[in-house]
Amino acid sequence: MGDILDQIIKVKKQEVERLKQFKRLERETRKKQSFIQWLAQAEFVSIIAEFKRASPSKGLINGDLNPKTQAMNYVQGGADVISVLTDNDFFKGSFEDLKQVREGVQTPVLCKDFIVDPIQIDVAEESGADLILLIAAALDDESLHELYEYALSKELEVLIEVHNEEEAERALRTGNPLIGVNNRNLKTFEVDLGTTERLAPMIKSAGRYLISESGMKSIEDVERVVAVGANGILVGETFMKHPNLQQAFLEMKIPLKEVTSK
Ligand SMILES: O=P(O)(O)OC[C@@H](O)[C@@H](O)c1c[nH]c2ccccc12
Repeated sequence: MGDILDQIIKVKKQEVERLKQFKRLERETRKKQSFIQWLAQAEFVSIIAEFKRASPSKGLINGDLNPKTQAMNYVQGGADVISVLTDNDFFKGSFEDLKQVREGVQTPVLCKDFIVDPIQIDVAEESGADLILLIAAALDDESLHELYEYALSKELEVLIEVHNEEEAERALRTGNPLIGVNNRNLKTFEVDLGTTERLAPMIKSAGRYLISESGMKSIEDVERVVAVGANGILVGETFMKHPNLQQAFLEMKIPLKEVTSK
């Protein structure tokens, strides 16, 4: 019983208990880089490039890359944000990876994890994140709002991830300007860019920024999601394996489309 998301959350709760055993020092919150301000003036699709060593669906993607070097290469290629998968049990990442990425780049950095407790937000912040991810499918409404408010109190920006209409409605109700549509179903691993096409009108007519996440391989894929109003794309595997990052970014950085959907 239980899909992969259920399994991940179960293991995550054990990690949370471990994190709570460390005493934390009270520190001033760091000054953050804003992705939302960047989006407000962007004329081209924003690229969130992800450092992703492995995943439950793909196994090892590229386990040996150095996070700092890879992040610097991403930025040199034209990435606007660096995402770092910090989950260890299923994605082979760590908060240490996040810290190293932070050392290498000035762009906003997104902590990509399965956040179920404020302590993870503390650790993300201390490790250098400017943004965090909250996955609607992993949280009930109360925790979604609670964690959202907590992140804002730490001056972090939040990407709320959704996969269907019901989750999109819940995400919109928080008032958050930044909504990610995951094209990958976290329960079945099936990838379908049609998910972005289906949910885009809801998100765009509510005046929010739309990020299309997962499964992006080619310029055609980017064109497809930009056509329905995506402001940004989040790409992991394709960039982790790409032999010529400069080329990949050059091709994918296309002008934004104005969509007026009702
Ligand atoms: O490697 P891809 O198919 O380009 O996908 C990147 C990113 O969207 C994916 O890693 C992701 C999207 N949402 C998540 C939530 C948790 C873990 C991982 C993810």
